[in-house]
Amino acid sequence: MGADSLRGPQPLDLASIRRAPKALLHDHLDGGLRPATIISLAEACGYDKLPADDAVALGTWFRESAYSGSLVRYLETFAHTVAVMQTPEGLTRVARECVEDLADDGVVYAEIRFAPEQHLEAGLSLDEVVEHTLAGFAEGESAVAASGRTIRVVCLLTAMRHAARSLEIAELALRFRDRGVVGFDIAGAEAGYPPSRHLDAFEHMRANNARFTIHAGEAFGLPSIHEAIAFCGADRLGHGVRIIDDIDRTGSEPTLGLVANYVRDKRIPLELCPTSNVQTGAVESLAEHPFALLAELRFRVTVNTDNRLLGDTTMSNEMLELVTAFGYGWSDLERFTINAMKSAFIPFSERLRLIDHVIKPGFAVLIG
Ligand SMILES: O=c1[nH]cnc2c1ncn2[C@@H]1O[C@H](CO)[C@@H](O)[C@H]1O
Ligand SMILES: [Zn+2]
Repeated sequence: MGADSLRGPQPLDLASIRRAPKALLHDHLDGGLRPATIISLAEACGYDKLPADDAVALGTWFRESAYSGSLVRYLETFAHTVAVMQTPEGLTRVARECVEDLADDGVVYAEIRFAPEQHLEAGLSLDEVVEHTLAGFAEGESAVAASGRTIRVVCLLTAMRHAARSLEIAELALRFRDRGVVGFDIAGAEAGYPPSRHLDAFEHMRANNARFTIHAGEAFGLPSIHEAIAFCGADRLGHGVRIIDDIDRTGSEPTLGLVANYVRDKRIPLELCPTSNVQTGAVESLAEHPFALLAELRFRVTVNTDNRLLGDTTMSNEMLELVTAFGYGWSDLERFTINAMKSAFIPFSERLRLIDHVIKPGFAVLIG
């Protein structure tokens, strides 16, 4: 491509969106494996329950199973990814490849989450699980740097909401806060497991000046969001898409209820994951995703992948889906990216540096 073809506005297609510097806040390490890696790790560790034995068929199996219309069924597919992430080699390889795949897609900043308590089956300790994973992120960052690009990847530790280890996981996150763990989260089936069950973990994070997000308002509605912000003090909402239930759209202008107003007034970031929301049945279709209304009402919306393997997706693809559904332009994509970077859990000065020196200049080239 000659230099001239890079002048002026670039077409809003997948190739150009891949070149945009993107920030990703909500991506599960155990939901983003390469199918070929699952097969190779399964062979290495003797896991014989994979539903397919070639990479293409396995990828298809994940995508089709994830289009289940139910969060609980969607989550069942993780049995196969978690099974091959029990050893130092498995954890490190998956983490390294995650960084490489994100960098290839033009992601410049990512917060990757996973639940250490699910990786103890082969005898690793919680601390060892985190160490091997962080080692993989570091390897990935070095490999990307060696190829002349840069990406910053940090980690969030997730506790499973049906289990009872959240305080322990919050403590684990704090032990690693100087080594790349920047926050805490809870995930898993939402109905029946309200955030307030884990109040002691969130209080421990707050008492230690540490940040956390909560999966809330995905499979279950507004009460979950209310608890997450009013009782638990979440800094961000994982999904949060059901905030739409507190917006009355029957009149000529949308009217916000108390919870929706609070979320918007306090600029609480929404980690929206379009494809995942369709797969779990949180929304009917991409075209009906509340993203557009929430963005128009100036909620702090961010674009995320949730689980790249399950959604057969990437950050660029999620953005392209929104462009196709809602007609967004480059300045919208830049705004969503800056929203994400402003909402990141790394220190303020580092967020600003990425916004001013990486994101804005990167989008300026594309905007033309
Ligand atoms: O969209 C989601 N909603 C709730 N839980 C999820 C979602 N995606 C993944 N996990 C859960 O988080 C664990 C740690 O990464 C995964 O093992 C999965 O059970
Ligand atoms: Zn998630």
